[in-house]
Amino acid sequence: MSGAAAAAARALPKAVTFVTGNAKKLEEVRAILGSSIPFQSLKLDLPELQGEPEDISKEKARMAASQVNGPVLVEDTCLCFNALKGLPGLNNLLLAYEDKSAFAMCIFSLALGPGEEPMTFVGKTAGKIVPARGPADFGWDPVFQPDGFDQTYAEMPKSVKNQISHRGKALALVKEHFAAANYKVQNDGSA
Ligand SMILES: O=P(O)(O)OP(=O)(O)OP(=O)(O)OC[C@H]1O[C@@H](n2cnc3c(O)ncnc32)[C@H](O)[C@@H]1O
Ligand SMILES: [Mg+2]
Repeated sequence: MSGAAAAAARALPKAVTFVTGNAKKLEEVRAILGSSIPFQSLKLDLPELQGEPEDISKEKARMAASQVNGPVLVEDTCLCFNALKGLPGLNNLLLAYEDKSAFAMCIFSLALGPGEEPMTFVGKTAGKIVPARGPADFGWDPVFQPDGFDQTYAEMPKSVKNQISHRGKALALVKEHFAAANYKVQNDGSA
């Protein structure tokens, strides 16, 4: 690629902080990002907001960016049921419906700092709700079977889930954005 085609580097005061209180999410984000985007993680108690998923995510990013005083990435995930017109719901509620189709949706928001408008990145994976199969160590993984697979998220190897998951798809967009934006971290945040 020629130098002229590359985007001007935007300086970030420190490395991106991925804000989450969920250790399993963090594990997957680490596995998916590898060394592609350097980040640190931080558990912050942010309120669980109500509203449209993208708005909730952006608001979460704004709050996190002002608390961290630097660039942050936040993530929200839901399992949405088509029988409930895409609303997240409880698995038992679905017993009453014939339509067991669902989609897993993941929204990342990136705020480069306090007062900066967050950018959102959405990944969706379609599937269906099934009786639980596989290890029950991460949320609704045992009851979600993605289309085209005969295993639930919980039954499949992590590497397969990460390749096809809502989270994997959303993070692919985040990675693309980072590659195009060419951010440069001024200070690695270790101080
Ligand atoms: O601190 P944050 O990042 O907000 O973490 P959280 O645990 O509150 O996470 P969410 O609100 O985004 O997730 C809602 C629920 O969905 C579960 N969940 C999230 N991602 C999942 C995945 O990939 N597979 C199964 N369950 C998942 C998670 O454990 C929560 O119980
Ligand atoms: Mg949450």
